[in-house]
Amino acid sequence: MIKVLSVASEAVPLVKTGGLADVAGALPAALAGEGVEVTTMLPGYPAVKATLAKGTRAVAKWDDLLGHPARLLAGKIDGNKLLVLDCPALFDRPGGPYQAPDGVDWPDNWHRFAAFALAAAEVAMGYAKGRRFDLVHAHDWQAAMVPAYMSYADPALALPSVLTIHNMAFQGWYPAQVFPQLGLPAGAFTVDGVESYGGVGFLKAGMQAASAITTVSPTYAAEIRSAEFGMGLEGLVQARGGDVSGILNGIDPAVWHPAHDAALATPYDAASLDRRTTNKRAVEAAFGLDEDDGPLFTVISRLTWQKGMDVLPAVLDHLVGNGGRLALLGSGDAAIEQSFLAAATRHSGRIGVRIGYDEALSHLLQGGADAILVPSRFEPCGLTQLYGLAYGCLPVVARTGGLADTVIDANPAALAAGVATGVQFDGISEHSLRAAIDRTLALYRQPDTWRRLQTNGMAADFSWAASARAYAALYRSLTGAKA
Ligand SMILES: Nc1ncnc2c1ncn2[C@@H]1O[C@H](COP(=O)(O)OP(=O)(O)O[C@H]2O[C@H](CO)[C@@H](O)[C@H](O)[C@H]2O)[C@@H](O)[C@H]1O
Repeated sequence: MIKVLSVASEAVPLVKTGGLADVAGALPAALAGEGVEVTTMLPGYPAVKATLAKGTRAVAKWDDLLGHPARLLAGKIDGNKLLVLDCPALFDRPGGPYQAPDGVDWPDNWHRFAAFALAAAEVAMGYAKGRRFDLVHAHDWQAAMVPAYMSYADPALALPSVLTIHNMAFQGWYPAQVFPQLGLPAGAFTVDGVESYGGVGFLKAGMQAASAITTVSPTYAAEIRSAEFGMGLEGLVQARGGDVSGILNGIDPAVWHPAHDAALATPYDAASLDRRTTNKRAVEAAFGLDEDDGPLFTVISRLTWQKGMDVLPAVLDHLVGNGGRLALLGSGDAAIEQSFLAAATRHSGRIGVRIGYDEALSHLLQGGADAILVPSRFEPCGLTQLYGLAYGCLPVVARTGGLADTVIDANPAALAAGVATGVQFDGISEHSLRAAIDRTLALYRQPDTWRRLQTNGMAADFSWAASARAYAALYRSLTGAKA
């Protein structure tokens, strides 16, 4: 049995702002069948501590964790082991994990996640009595300092480590002034250590120190070797060479399966796709759309440049002009939100927009819309296209990262071979988006072809089993454990 400490800043069902939470939350159960016992460590945000209240014990404490007292609480969630860093000065606040209620990043995020990573490093190395681990799995910049703290504390005690990059765009970069407050030796501020472009780079530090680096799809693992996707760290990705690999995310069928999804108006499966109509009616009602059997697109996304959401508003007149409708759920950049709201006003009954975050509504949209648009400029893996495949909501995606790896374009050859599952297009421009919408509308007008695309997607296997096997193999190779 390999014992892994998985360190993340969010995990379902406790706290979620994006795909990282889905992955960190699903991995423990998926890995249990692979001879791996995962303990997840999270910061003690109020929502996390509220869930823990009963049956929780303090198993370690710090008088001075980068300046503040803290405790380590041990509990369980869905049967999986959980450790929570209770450090009220840093985590007991309103708002989200990274932002104040007004949507602005907490100015002391460097302090919060340095303390979190330092605590996790010490726990990994045996600071909490009775807890021994074989390997640390750190997710994204918020946990990336764990391998660095371990190696600067004592290279002999440092455990093997995996750093998973869910998004290279978020690097946790801070000015050099924060360095003296990180509790690291002066020698750590070098190009081989935590220094990055004159400041401190949390993700960079982890990429330097981790035994292995993974990202969440094979194509993205290749893309981040280039300047276009590497966001300044492509040189380090290249230098780490064979230590960098891509392991595709899976989806959790206990949460995402149309046959037993309580958020749907009605459940269905590949043999009862007609029942999706009931869900479509529910989506129309929720978004104030006309009742109509024509093609209904959805978007469930952060409304940001990464996701191509700055370009989409410009093609909505075209989408509606050609018989399409759109139900959009998301939040993000204020200017992008305004463009979508303006489109909804222009096309009342044809475009409905919900600004916000609503987990249940996101399920209903996958179960009731016909196609989900994912025009990302880059996409490490992407989960909404996987949910779309599982729900018969056709993914219409940019050919990049995990989107390229998971959707089979309905080109003539793939259609003839009967293997297509969606629509892919190259490059994010008004022109490419219009063309992709036109192709999707043309496919929708061929009901037999459309149904085949839906059932192909629903039959595709994106469960966690294959990913869990790949992670377990990586853990074994790093710890020397036998299969
Ligand atoms: N307004 C809203 N209401 C309800 N639910 C909403 C929502 N907006 C988004 N979601 C949900 O949040 C998740 C987003 O996951 P993604 O994989 O699309 O992107 P994200 O960029 O957050 O994750 C990063 O990490 C993940 C995990 O590795 C990678 O797949 C991805 O490429 C990378 O950018 C999905 O579960 C989606 O349904």
